[in-house]
Amino acid sequence: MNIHYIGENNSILNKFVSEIRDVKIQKDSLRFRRNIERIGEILGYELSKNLSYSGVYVETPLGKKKLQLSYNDVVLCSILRAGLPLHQGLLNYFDDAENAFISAYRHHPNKDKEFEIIVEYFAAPSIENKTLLLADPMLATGQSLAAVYQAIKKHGTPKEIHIVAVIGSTEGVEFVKNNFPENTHLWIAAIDDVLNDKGYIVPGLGDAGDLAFGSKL
Ligand SMILES: O=P(O)(O)OC[C@H]1O[C@H](OP(=O)(O)OP(=O)(O)O)[C@H](O)[C@@H]1O
Ligand SMILES: O=c1cc[nH]c(=O)[nH]1
Ligand SMILES: [Mg+2]
Repeated sequence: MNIHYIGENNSILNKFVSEIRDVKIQKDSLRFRRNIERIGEILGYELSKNLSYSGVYVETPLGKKKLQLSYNDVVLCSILRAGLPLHQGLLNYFDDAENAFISAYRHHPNKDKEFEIIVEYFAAPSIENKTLLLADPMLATGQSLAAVYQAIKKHGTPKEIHIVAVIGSTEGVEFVKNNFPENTHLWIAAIDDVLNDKGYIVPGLGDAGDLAFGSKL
């Protein structure tokens, strides 16, 4: 897997990451969602540099100009719920992408810290031989992404996969690396070292889905 740790270099990206982490700022859910969206826009811009381009003539009112434009068939797939603001950020730039949505949640069968990932809802166009962008802001254990990939691949084989995440754990990134094809790209804003015994990233930001949309039962 090719890991693109975009927050490693200084840029305005890290202002948005600091605001979604900050307990004083993150409680403003409108700002939280918008910051995730802005991060999606930046990561989308970075990954666009990795797509395939060809020369296309564009006609202006005064003449013609040859421009390099990407020609990938992009399918943008997000993991519900926390993936939604990230999806919007990517869609702001990949506005002609096809869209897919998949659900993944942690099920605790014994009411302890052990959990399994349940994937239920999947609504998608054909992904066969297309460029699949898989968006989820949090990459904690990596189990949601791995379970989602197992479900998606029953519906076809994408030409390439670009995972877009905001904050990951070192352990989760390693898990994803071992559970996705080698030519997968990971575009990520931040990687934290610690994963606690509940599978939360530390310091991370807390619960991304709840911060974006409120707590659930
Ligand atoms: O890497 P993992 O250990 O699998 O954890 C990451 C998952 O946790 C979060 O979703 P969550 O289950 O909180 O659902 P939500 O989006 O509905 O809040 C996040 O959006 C990922 O999908
Ligand atoms: O740290 C984490 C782990 C899973 N889901 C989140 O929203 N945050
Ligand atoms: Mg989820």
